[in-house]
Amino acid sequence: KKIINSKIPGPKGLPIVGNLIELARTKKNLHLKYLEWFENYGPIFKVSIGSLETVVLTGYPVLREAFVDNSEIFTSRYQRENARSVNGYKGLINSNGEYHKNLKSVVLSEMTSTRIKKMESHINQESKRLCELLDQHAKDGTPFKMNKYLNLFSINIILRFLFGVNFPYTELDDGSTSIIQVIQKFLQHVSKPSPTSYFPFLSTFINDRSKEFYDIHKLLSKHINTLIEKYKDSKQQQMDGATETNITTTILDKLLIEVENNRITQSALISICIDVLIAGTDTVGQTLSFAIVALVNNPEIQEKLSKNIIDAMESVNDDHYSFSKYRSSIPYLSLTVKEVFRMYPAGILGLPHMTTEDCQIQGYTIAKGTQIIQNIYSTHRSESFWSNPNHFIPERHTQKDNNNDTSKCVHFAVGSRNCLGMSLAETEVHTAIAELLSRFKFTNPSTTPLNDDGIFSIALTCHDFFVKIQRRN
Ligand code: HEM
Repeated sequence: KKIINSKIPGPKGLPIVGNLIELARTKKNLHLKYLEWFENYGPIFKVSIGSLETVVLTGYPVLREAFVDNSEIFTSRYQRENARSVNGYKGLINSNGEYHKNLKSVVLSEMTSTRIKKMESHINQESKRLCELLDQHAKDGTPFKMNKYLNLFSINIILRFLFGVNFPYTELDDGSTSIIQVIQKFLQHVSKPSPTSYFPFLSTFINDRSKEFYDIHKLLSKHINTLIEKYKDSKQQQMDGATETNITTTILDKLLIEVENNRITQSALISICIDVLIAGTDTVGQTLSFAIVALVNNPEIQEKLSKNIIDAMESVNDDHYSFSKYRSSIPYLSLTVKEVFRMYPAGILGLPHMTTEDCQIQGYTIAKGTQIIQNIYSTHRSESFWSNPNHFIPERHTQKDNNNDTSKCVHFAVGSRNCLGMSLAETEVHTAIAELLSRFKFTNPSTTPLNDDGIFSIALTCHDFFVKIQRRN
């Protein structure tokens, strides 16, 4: 692999450890290091750590060449050694081949825009609940930490989509708050670098997942198992005395059929649910946090957006926003959401892929078995692709000049292995921003702008931030 990849440019590393030391120094800023390396070495560069060869691709043209034009070679997931012990590569995120193809199409059949339209009432109800929770803060007028509300919002929507459950407030406080804590702890563990990823031979001697990791995974699996059992009971009650027309289906119904037909095991079912929860909660929660931070730091954009939303809703006497009704009638909302996705792409470096054949990209040969990273952050933040990339300018997405072409946004990644939850994510983000901005004015209680530097993790993470809110009506 090293010989075949040797022509690809990249930072020079030390013998054996390669670029490990430089990468370890970047700590929470790996995305910024990749931006620097992209500026130095171009759209295709190579990073080595131990025996792990990684090729990083930046910018839509090269991502397209790899993940669309050569999709067969680039679709597979890179399977880290330590993921084997967790789910034997039978989850949705880590599996490959026909098994993954079947799983993805099963889950996607419940995530199409038509299905999401049917489930939209859940998203709308959840947004109303979010606003009711925030009303308390508007009444008392003191600054409060906003992040956790947005995380609660996204986790509840995924739980509704997966299990069709509707958590009352009390359960939200006891049950799902603890599941949120478990998910967040799990995310912290999953995103920790592990020696066996870089030196796979070490896996014969050590298990680099800590005991705490396995404990937290066990706890999360237990939560999910309980939800699945509760779901089966409530489904049985729903079926007793139901007519064909009022039986609703969820992702879980479809997955249970796969279990019945022995296409997936019970433990794979739990892994798949964990994968959807992990992929769908933090991404949306963090995106919404960054959206509020950007709107607080740019009050004139916040006012313009709020006015656009209120005017559109008042013109038809609506109290609440719904995505299917307003998706094309509030252009400034769409532009603002696009700009949030551009500036703060939650799936910061995508999920690692692997080449299954030697191939040529941009004239360079990439060896079979190389880990491939989609450098989403740099694709959205480099001056090579955008003018003033670090400024929040929704209007840029109306222009089609070379410097601001929206088709260059790759926040849901490129190719057939891209984000499975994109329609849901779009609907959630539009709905939450519209509901919040139609009701509240968000201000910064401090004189320094809110920190919008993302922290590198599996999802680009927003620093905790405090805001003051005021009712608009
Ligand atoms: C702001 C919201 C979101 C962003 C920016 C985002 C971004 C991404 C990215 C960049 C990938 C990697 C794709 C690749 O490897 O090529 C991904 C994969 C994935 N996403 Fe999302 N995502 C979001 C929300 C969601 C939601 C709401 C769900 C689920 C309900 C979800 C489920 C998944 C799954 C299951 C995968 C793995 C797909 C596969 O391996 O085939 N995502 N997402």
